[in-house]
This record gives sequence, structure tokens and C-alpha cells, in this order.
Amino acid sequence: MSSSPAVEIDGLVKRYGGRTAVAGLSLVVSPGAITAVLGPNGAGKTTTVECCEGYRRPDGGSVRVLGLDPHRDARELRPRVGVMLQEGAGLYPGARPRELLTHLARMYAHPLETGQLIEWLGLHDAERTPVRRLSGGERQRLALACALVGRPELVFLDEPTSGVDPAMRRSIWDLLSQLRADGVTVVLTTHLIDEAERIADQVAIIDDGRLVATGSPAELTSSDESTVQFTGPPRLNLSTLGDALPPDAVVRETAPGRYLVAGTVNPQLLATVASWCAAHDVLPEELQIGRRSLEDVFLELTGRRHA
Ligand SMILES: Nc1ncnc2c1ncn2[C@@H]1O[C@H](COP(=O)(O)OP(=O)(O)OP(=O)(O)O)[C@@H](O)[C@H]1O
Repeated sequence: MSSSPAVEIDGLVKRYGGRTAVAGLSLVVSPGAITAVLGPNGAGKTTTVECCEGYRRPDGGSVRVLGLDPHRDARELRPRVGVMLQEGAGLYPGARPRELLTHLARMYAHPLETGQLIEWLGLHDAERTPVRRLSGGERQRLALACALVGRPELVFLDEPTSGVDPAMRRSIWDLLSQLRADGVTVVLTTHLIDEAERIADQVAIIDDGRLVATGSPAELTSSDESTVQFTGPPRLNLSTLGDALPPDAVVRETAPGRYLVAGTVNPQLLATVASWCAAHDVLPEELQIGRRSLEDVFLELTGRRHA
């Protein structure tokens, strides 16, 4: 497998009239990996992916996909790249899933077997239903099938599991993991942080048209900072606990009766919390040490503005 990047975005800028949707974004996507692009609504995820798909022309910077220019080399890239647009856009409303997939399969040299795709994506009951009558989740799955039917080397999936029920979501995750095992590069956008955490090798967090963090889920959540959480009676006066904690630690009540201490967690910090509880006659029903989740990191990086 080649080790050159599957996608290389360098200083990408895209404007819509006076609005800058992507503001100098750089990102390198490794081949044969699953990369999840996360970001708040309007962060510029779809615009970035559409520049990679060749649907939009950058106003600045450069994009290389499989070493090629998505616009200039569109013809060469088409058979090698699968695309799933947001909410299954681009499907003919009158087409039926089986005929649509069979038709698409004819355009590729080594397509996947249509029946197999229909089975993988649980579309057998809907294979003869016109697209316009499919449920939202069925349409999503059909769009995913259309992106995969040509056996692409690289797929761009815009929110592939949005509107899909939990069991089917897991099947899609399994399918994406299988694609990765076969050496396919997957780039997906999602609002589901647990999706990124479970299946992505690389996560890219975008905010305001810029890349604000990238790394594996473990890299993004690893830090000395962690948390102690405990439960007790609601509305405890935390000021004396705050005074007893080291300067880098903070405590707050996150929900009635649920308390969170964030900082450098070590045995001394735990002892401080336990002795404060003893002094205030608080028996914590639950007391646990936790790592920052990817969601904590995401909200820290993107949430302040939206809070
Ligand atoms: N064709 C367009 N014309 C004008 N503005 C647009 C156009 N497409 C997108 N935008 C704006 O560009 C910004 C980025 O949009 P984009 O769809 O890339 O964000 P996103 O991160 O994919 O958002 P979401 O999570 O809501 O799908 C938004 O403010 C959006 O309103």
C-alpha cells in the first residue's frame, strides 16, 4: 500500500459571497485509515469535503486526492473515489434501489455484487421501492451503497449514519471497518462523537473553517488532566473544597447531586476530596476517576463560543 497521503489539503479557503466557510484549513488523510471530521454546524465540514470531491472549486490553497487535482483530474478520479452526499442527496426519486445499483455497477470495471450490497445494507425489503418512498434511513443506506458499488479506493461519506437506527448504525460501522481491512480509505463527517471514537483511526476537529485539532481518539483525549466525579446531596457548598484543592483543579455541580472535580488527578487530590466529604458528613454513593472523553475535548475546543 502506498504511504503517500490519500488526501492532502493545504491552506484551503472557500468563500460564499462575503462569508468565508473555510479559512485556511490544512489536513492530511492517511491511506487505508478511517478519518472522521467533526465540527459544529456550519464549521465547514461539507464544504471541505465537497472541495475534495471536486464539486466546489477552492478560492485559495490546494487539495490533492490520491495525488491528483479533484477538478482537473475528475475523469481519472471518478472510478477510484466513492461519494455519499448529505441526506442521500443526488439519488433519482423515481429509481428503485436494485435497478439503480445495477445501473451504476455497469459503469465500473470491477463493481461489487449488487445483491451482496443490498444484503449488507439491509435493503432487501426496499429493493423495489422508488427512492422517493424510501424511509430516511433506507435512503441513507442506498446512498452509501451507491458510494461503494464501484469498489473505490477512497470514499467520502457525509454523515453516513445520520437518521439510521442503532442496530443498522452498528452494521454500517462493521462495514466501514471491513472496508478499512480491505485497504480502502474512508473520510466521513459526523456529529456523533461516539461514532468517531469507536471507528476512526484519525479524528479532525474543525471549527470556523479551520482545523483545531487532529489525532487518534486516544491522542486527543490523553492528557494529565482527568476528573473525579462523585454523587451526594444536591447543592453542597463547594467553596471550602475549592479552597482545599490545588490551584489547577476546579469543582462544580454538573447536575443536582453530581459533582465533578477536574484537574491533575493523583492520590493526594483523591484524599482531599475524601477528607472534605468526611468533614461534611457526605457519603459519596458513587466516586469515580475518569479520563476526558472525546466529547469533553470537542466541547472545550469548539463549545465556548456556542455555550
Ligand atoms: N452554497 C452556499 N452558499 C452560501 N453559503 C453556504 C453555501 N454552502 C454552505 N454555506 C455556508 O458555509 C458555512 C459552512 O457550511 P458547511 O455546510 O460546510 O458546514 P458543515 O460543517 O458541513 O455544517 P453541518 O454540520 O451543519 O452540516 C455555513 O455557514 C453555510 O451556511
